[in-house]
Amino acid sequence: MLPRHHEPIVAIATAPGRGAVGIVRLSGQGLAALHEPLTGRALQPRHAHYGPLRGADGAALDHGLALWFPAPHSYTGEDVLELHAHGGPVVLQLLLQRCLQAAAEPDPRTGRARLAGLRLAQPGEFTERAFLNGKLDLAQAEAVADLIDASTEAAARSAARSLGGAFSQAVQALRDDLVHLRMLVEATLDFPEEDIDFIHQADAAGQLTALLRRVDEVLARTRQGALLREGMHVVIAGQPNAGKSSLLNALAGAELAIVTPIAGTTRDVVQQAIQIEGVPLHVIDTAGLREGEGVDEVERIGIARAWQRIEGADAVLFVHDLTRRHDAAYQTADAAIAARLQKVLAANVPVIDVWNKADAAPDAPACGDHGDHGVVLSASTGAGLDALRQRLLRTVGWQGQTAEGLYSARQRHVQALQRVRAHLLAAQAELDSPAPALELLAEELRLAHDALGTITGAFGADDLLGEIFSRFCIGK
Ligand SMILES: Nc1nc2c(c(=O)[nH]1)N(C=O)[C@@H](CNc1ccc(C(=O)N[C@@H](CCC(=O)O)C(=O)O)cc1)CN2
Repeated sequence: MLPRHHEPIVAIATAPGRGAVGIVRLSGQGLAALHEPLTGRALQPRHAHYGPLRGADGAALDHGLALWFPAPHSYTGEDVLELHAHGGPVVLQLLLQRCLQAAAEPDPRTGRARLAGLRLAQPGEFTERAFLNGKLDLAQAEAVADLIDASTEAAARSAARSLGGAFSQAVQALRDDLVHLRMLVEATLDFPEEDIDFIHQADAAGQLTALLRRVDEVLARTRQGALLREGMHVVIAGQPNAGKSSLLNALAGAELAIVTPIAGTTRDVVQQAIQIEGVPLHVIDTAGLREGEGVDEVERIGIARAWQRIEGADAVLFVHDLTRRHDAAYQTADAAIAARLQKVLAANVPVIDVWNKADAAPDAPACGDHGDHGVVLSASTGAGLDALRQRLLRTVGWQGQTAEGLYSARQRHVQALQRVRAHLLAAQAELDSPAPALELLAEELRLAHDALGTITGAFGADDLLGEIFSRFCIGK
């Protein structure tokens, strides 16, 4: 029996529903046996043939194009056969079934099945094969999914750059430098007489410092790429009537980029996808936070949910009502919220103080960014909103590059690079110590190398592959 990833597979490659054109795609070994039953002819490699796409009785199910990509010159690196039909769900289903049937039929000459074991493809299986056959590395394969899922132009352009290898090349360059350093250390280990001197002569410390600097550069760009792909969860919090919802509407409305307003299970949490300069943000409005008398059961649930959302936030906008700035009870309640925010949020989750209703408070400071004091604005007139947008972009780590210089990336890649960095720092500490242990140094470099390898898939686990490819759509 063939291993699973060598079995021939088939799927409808185009989106479900009606379309002008629909494609049934097959990949695997020995697909040439299906040319004749499906198209009535032998197909020339890499040519588009127009003609009938045939059913079991030889009659045309449709008239369309057949494309034949013999291995290894195909998307998957295996034989690939594509049938381009009209894009109706029924005709595509018939063609798909016909492929399975033609494969199972006995070949008139041998009496055996034309193509044993043809089965429906799992989600992502074509791209997984492209990876397994070395057509794409793992970061490129992930970029295929990111390109399909991209929700902004900037996200699509950066995914296309990753697919083209921009991110993989950056990782590869780090790998080459690391391999060089490892060779140096391993060589020294092999010739103990020369020992530390050799490392000194070759300036291993200098090379390591330079490598760390380049890792930091790639890490910064990778964070940007992950941000473009995944967006940030920004939670708007504050007391009731501070103007949280109008702030959400102002942020969303001005951009006119509302994707879907998703109401929470109750009316308590509202989320909108917005973009600022092409950076996707998930802005979440929550129920007003308050405690004590007069809080009924429904409100209590809303408040509990608000705190849950706050705990999962990447950044918090803490909204204050400027018109109640001199109200002692209001200030006390704000201080209590601030204290709790500090308790529930990790130290690296930024809280931006937003002073709202500047238009209605006679003694309000000027609208705009006041640094550590926060941002003063009016959600109803829009004054100060741009300052908040810029502040948000800076807070989430956006450095304002154009999409041209960016590649898409994922949290997985950011975490891998952070591990690389941690091992290189450990190696550096070892090298700087009075009596460096070369074995430990070598081991840290090896671990850094492994971590880097998980990005492109040169080093990795099967469950990681399953996790990545199972999230693709069928036929991809
Ligand atoms: N009809 C169709 N359109 C498609 C795809 C497809 O599979 N079928 N793709 C995918 O889903 C994307 C294109 N990806 C592809 C990648 C490589 C090859 C290919 O034939 N590669 C050969 C030859 C390269 C060459 O001539 O330079 C090779 O790698 O050896 C084809 C499509 C987008 N459009």
